[in-house]
Amino acid sequence: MGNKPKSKSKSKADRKERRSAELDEISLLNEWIESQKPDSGSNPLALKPLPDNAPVGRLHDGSFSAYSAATKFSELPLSKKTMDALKKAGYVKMTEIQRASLPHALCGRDVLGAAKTGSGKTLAFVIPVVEKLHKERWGPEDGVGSIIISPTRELAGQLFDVLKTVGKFHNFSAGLLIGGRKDVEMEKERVNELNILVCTPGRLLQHMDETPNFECSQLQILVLDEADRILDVGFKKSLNAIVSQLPKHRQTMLFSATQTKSVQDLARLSLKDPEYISVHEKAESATPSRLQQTAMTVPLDQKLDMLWSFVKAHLNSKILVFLSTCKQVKFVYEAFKKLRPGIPLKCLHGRMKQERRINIYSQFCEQRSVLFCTDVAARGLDFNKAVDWVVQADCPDDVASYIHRVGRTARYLSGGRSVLFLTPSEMKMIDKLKAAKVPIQVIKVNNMKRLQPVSGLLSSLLVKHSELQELAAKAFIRYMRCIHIQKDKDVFEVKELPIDKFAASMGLPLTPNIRFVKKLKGKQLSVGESSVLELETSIKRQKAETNKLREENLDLPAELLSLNDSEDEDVEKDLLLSKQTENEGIEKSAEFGDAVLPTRISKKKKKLKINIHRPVGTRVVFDEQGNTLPPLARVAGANNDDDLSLLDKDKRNEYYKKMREELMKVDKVDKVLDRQRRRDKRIKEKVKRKRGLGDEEEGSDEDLSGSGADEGTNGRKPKRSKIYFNSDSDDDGETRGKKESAIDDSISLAEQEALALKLLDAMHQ
Ligand SMILES: Nc1ncnc2c1ncn2[C@@H]1O[C@H](COP(=O)(O)OP(=O)(O)OP(=O)(O)O)[C@@H](O)[C@H]1O
Repeated sequence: MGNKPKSKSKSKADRKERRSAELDEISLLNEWIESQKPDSGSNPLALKPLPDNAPVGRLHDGSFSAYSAATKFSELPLSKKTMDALKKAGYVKMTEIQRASLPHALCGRDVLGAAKTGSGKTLAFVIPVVEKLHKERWGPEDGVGSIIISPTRELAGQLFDVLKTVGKFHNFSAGLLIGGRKDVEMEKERVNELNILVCTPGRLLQHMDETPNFECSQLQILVLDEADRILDVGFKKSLNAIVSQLPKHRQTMLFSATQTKSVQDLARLSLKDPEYISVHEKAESATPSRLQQTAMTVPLDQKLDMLWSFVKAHLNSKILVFLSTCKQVKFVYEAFKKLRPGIPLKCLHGRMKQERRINIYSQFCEQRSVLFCTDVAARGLDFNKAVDWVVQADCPDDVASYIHRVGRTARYLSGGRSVLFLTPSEMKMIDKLKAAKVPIQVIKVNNMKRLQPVSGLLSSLLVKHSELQELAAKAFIRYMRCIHIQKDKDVFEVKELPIDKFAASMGLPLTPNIRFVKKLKGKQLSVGESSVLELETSIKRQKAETNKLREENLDLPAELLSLNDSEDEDVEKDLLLSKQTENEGIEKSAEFGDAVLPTRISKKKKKLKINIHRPVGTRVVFDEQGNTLPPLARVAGANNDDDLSLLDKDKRNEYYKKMREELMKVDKVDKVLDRQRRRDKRIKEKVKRKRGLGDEEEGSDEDLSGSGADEGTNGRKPKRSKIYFNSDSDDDGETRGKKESAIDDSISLAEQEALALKLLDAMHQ
């Protein structure tokens, strides 16, 4: 008891001592920063680096070392707490953007920083944030001292992790405020105690609007990561609303690999004489030098074949595949998953639940796998273990989007490769990329025989799984809309696309009708083979839809989300119209909810009466002379009355029934064969073990399905490996039993081959 007051006073004395040491450190740092400030507008990279082992900080003569010439973190005027954290994380030497921007940022200047993807921009703003609040001795009672805004939730999460690393030994409170989290009420209670907010614009605005007493009037630093994206039209409204609630007197930092140069943008943020730091402006290329970039022409109707072949040829890699819409991501992921390529597959898009998004993101960081994603993963993400390949299966909106997508590989000092698929009409994108200093090499696919066709397999899959058919139709419609509303008409043009062939390549039995507006700029558009397709959108609508579509993939404030819902309804309506035409009735419409149905359907019904049912194996049609015709030629040239027989619902149902029965038969045989194979394998292993060859046994289930087996000398994979593999590695804890039961859900190898042969035969007759 008697000791208690003593220890209390000791700890009080300790605290006092620590406090005074901290104050001394802060005053020394301030003196150092002030005395060696780099000239405004100067480029620290142009200075001669400090010699090795040169004294740092206060020198013998009372002056300070020149931190603007620093090449290592230890040469900067940083607090011991930050230095210790950087050391602990293994950061010693600075990257160019860090060298160029930190000296300016540490002395409180506004910074507009641009540097290639993966070049370390995050530390360039996180360090000044932490240091500023440290030097101001910011505490819980001071409220929000810094806000870091990111366009996507995943990126915000990543920035928050970096902040935790750098601020490890500091005492600030920091919070991650992103959409999709259920605990918003709890967040509201605590947000006023947070010193640093890492957030997406939508969630920040929600707190500004809804949280009682939420205020940032003391804000010291505002950071916009991926600034050009946040300043883009999609976030314009929310950003303006946010900025209007922030004090004008603050430090502001904007970073991106593709920086905005718009004076208007900067005016919106009230920057004060910002330092423009563009470290790679004079570099030969706008992309990382260790990145090998290729592009190839892939007709739209062969894209899935090419993608499938690519995945099958790179089973040992970590691959990021970009597609232009959520629906496509869903379709390609679901369809490929059922075909079990031999590598775990994952998908990531803006419409997924937040928890799942986070799981997928962290799983992809750890595993060799293929991640199909929208542009939600295009910016900023630094997947832990290097991504080997970035595949842009759909052309990016613009050059900036290309640069960010490929930037998910070849980060910091590592290498990486990327490939861009362009349809013949999109090849102009190459000129645009080259003009923007992107060293991309166009390659030809020499051996088309190596292409593994997947369309036939998809047709069979769609017959077997009706939900997949709906997904395919939605993906098709969404893709067409996406191309239609793209701004850059040099590159994106719907009328150049082989629409029917594309639908067929997705396994769709018929081409869905699309409720596009009739005229574009008052001109009637013909859309090739698809005479039923009408384009009705005006330029104004086009612009609005481009924005909506862009926003779809990102973390949006509520009012923008509702725009996207209406966009979704449009797709549902298109789909519904297709279904209706197909079914000659509206009995199926109930599936989509009453809200979507009304008047439009009855209005459109008459217009869109041509629609044939084109089930698997009947795509080839012949003219009177016995020549083959393209799929819809029959419809285009035929008398409607005759064709109505093709729409006979009973006939079609009968056909599907037959097809299903056939598949089930094949399935049964395949299961027996499969069981037999497994039994044989077990016997073989037993024999091996008995002979003492146990240690030469092959690996686990996962290994068997992986690429090791695939990269045999003749490129063929032992059949068994496909059978045991469950490509949806989302289910990590899956038991063997579950894996086996998943087989029933997919098409077996024997079946795939049989169907593929059947389809190929039919196609090449
Ligand atoms: N000084 C450093 N020393 C070692 N590694 C670093 C350093 N700075 C950054 N890195 C590492 O480099 C990688 C890329 O950094 P970061 O994510 O900040 O890049 P970026 O420039 O923001 O990229 P993007 O433009 O894609 O957002 C990260 O893994 C990070 O840990």
